[in-house]
Amino acid sequence: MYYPMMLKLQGKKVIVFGGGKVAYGKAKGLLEAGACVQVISPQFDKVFEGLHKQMTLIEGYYEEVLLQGCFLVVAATNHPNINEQIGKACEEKGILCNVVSSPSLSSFIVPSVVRRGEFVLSISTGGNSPALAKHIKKELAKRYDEDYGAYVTLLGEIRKIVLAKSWPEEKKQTFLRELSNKSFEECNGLWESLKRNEDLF
Ligand SMILES: C[C@@]1(CC(=O)O)c2cc3[nH]c(cc4nc(cc5[nH]c(cc(n2)[C@H]1CCC(=O)O)[C@@](C)(CC(=O)O)[C@@H]5CCC(=O)O)C(CC(=O)O)=C4CCC(=O)O)c(CCC(=O)O)c3CC(=O)O
Ligand SMILES: NC(=O)C1=CN([C@@H]2O[C@H](COP(=O)(O)OP(=O)(O)OC[C@H]3O[C@@H](n4cnc5c(N)ncnc54)[C@H](O)[C@@H]3O)[C@@H](O)[C@H]2O)C=CC1
Repeated sequence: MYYPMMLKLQGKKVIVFGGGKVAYGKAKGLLEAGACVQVISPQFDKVFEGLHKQMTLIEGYYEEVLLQGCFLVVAATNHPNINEQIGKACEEKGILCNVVSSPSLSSFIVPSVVRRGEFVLSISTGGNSPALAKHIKKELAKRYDEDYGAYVTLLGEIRKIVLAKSWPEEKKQTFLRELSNKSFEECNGLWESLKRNEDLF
């Protein structure tokens, strides 16, 4: 059984080995999280075109020495034996590693993700059916549209104001629980009132 978590990658050095579509998917997700992404591969798929500014694309092959200073690695070459070598070297060095061809050699696996700003839905089947994870992601992406990012940011703003108030703790908790049932419009109204320091009760 895997432990789900949200990992801070801002500014961390990560390397993706391989330049195919699978490597691209992982590199894009890592970039969105603010990691310093290096992709190392003898060849790059055309999906990498124009990405030089956002990530470092290096023409080359996997070598153990390249792992130095890495926080996290993705082994996404089309050679399972090379991916295996990368996984084992990372394990010895205590580096987090996702081996795309072998969940058993990975220290973590990657879920299917719907991202709406800070609001994130991630779906995992524990490697049993990545295709099912993708299918459910598509369903959830329709249900939780782009507006959810702004809605969640607003909830965060309101929460900050409420937590800074000198209300009794119980009143704050009740307020924040009830807030999660309110629409975007209702929250906007509440936010305006809170900013004006109006008495809401
Ligand atoms: C264990 C895991 C390791 C990891 O990669 O982290 C893994 C492993 C493998 N995937 C394989 C195949 C496919 N993977 C996909 C798609 C995705 N795979 C992803 C994650 C994961 N895949 C992790 C577990 C996720 C979970 O918890 O369920 C997603 C969710 C996220 C992402 O890749 O970022 C992404 C959806 C992206 C999206 O949401 O859009 C499709 C469908 C498609 O491409 O349309 C297929 C073909 C159909 C099928 O096989 O189901 C193979 C066989 C390869 C071969 O044939 O050699 C292996 C190796 C093995 O199983 O041993
Ligand atoms: N986890 C997942 O979601 C999925 C995993 N897979 C696995 O991922 C592997 C890669 O899939 P694709 O990206 O479609 O393959 P691909 O063949 O398009 O890309 C492989 C890349 O690895 C590079 N490469 C080869 N040797 C290398 C080395 N020594 N060092 C660095 N890079 C090297 C190649 O130049 C190429 O750019 C598949 O072989 C399969 O095992 C496949 C589908 C989904």
